[in-house]
Amino acid sequence: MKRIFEFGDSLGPDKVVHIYDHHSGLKAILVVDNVACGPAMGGVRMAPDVTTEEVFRLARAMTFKNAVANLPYGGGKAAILANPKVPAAKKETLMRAFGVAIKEITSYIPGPDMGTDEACMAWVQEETGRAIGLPSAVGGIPLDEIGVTGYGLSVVADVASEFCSIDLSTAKFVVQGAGSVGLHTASFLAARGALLIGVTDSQGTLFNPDGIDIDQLTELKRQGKSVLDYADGGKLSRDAVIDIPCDIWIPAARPDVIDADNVNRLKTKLVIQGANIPFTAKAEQICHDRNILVIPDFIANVGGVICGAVEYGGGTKEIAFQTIEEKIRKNTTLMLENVASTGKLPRQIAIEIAEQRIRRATAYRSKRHGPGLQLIA
Ligand SMILES: NC(=O)c1ccc[n+]([C@@H]2O[C@H](COP(=O)([O-])OP(=O)(O)OC[C@H]3O[C@@H](n4cnc5c(N)ncnc54)[C@H](O)[C@@H]3O)[C@@H](O)[C@H]2O)c1
Repeated sequence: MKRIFEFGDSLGPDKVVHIYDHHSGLKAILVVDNVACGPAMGGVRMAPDVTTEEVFRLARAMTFKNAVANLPYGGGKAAILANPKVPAAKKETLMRAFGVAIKEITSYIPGPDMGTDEACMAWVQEETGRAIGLPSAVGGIPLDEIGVTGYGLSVVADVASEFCSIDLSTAKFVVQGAGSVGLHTASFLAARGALLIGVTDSQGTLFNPDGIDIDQLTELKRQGKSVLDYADGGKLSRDAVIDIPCDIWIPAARPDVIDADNVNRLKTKLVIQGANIPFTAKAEQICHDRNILVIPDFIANVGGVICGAVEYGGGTKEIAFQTIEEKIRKNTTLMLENVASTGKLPRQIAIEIAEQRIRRATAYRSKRHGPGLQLIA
């Protein structure tokens, strides 16, 4: 318990709530980190082993992500301590119990995260009246289907390529992770003329210097096959994706895939982070020293959360794409101009932009605070 009180700093958390419901068996943690810019928006993760400290760190990441995207929302995160593969009826019971428990905590707007999906959000929304990432049948925008996060990464590529002398219409790129983010990013980049020459999934790497057909690859993945089942091209080990020379390298799989030990194998000019924290801090510093431009996750992969904000405001998918284009173009340009004039790390500049926006909003907020820790049983 003592550690919970050690998280606090000048930004938050605003609330740490531990939930236990005897009837449903629900055990959950909610951290509302900062609400200066608006109610805290962030996902509900379902996993058996998440700690309060992790939920706090994820909530803080949402505070920065929402602020840097200039959304009228703060940051929060929740975790339901359960196996995400529980039978559907049990999952519904847990999600609804969670909804009932957080109904009065109106400073938190839940969304999907690892282990929860749009059906989970529909159940929570029915109990609370608020949630993002809903099924389209109840007013949601199907963000993974239309690829908003990948679209955002392609806008980043368009802006950042000018800062590192890449011609996007002839650029060669490599994607680590042939999932929702990776494949949609590949299609949107191909639509701008760039050529996909390497792609990996958990089975291995596909490499073809003449280019890989993204529609064919997407169809293979839809059928549950691996990138290694693609007919043309070389088949390499999973980690060989790091060694492929290219103009743009896109991590879109797992955290911490590039660290101080393997970062020097990268032969690229630009990295656009689709996954969350795919590089360690040391690896980002080494890239900076080697003149490889790294666009940090919370600048590059905000398409999903912007789409959620548009959905929450009753907007359409067309408005979502337009808002993503406008916000990501503006924020990436602002960050890169600051990087060019100060020589600081892109991530450091992005954090400074987020903190400045939060502090400006804080100036308009009352200094009165509610209890920071609640136990609901
Ligand atoms: N979906 C979104 O809108 C969104 C938004 C922001 C951030 N993210 C982050 O982006 C990442 C990818 O998300 P997604 O929705 O595309 O997931 P996904 O599950 O659809 O795809 C992940 C892909 O990575 C591959 N993979 C897994 N481990 C690997 C490894 N060690 N090496 C290479 N490939 C590996 C998998 O085979 C799969 O092809 C995650 O870190 C997620 O948190 C996603």
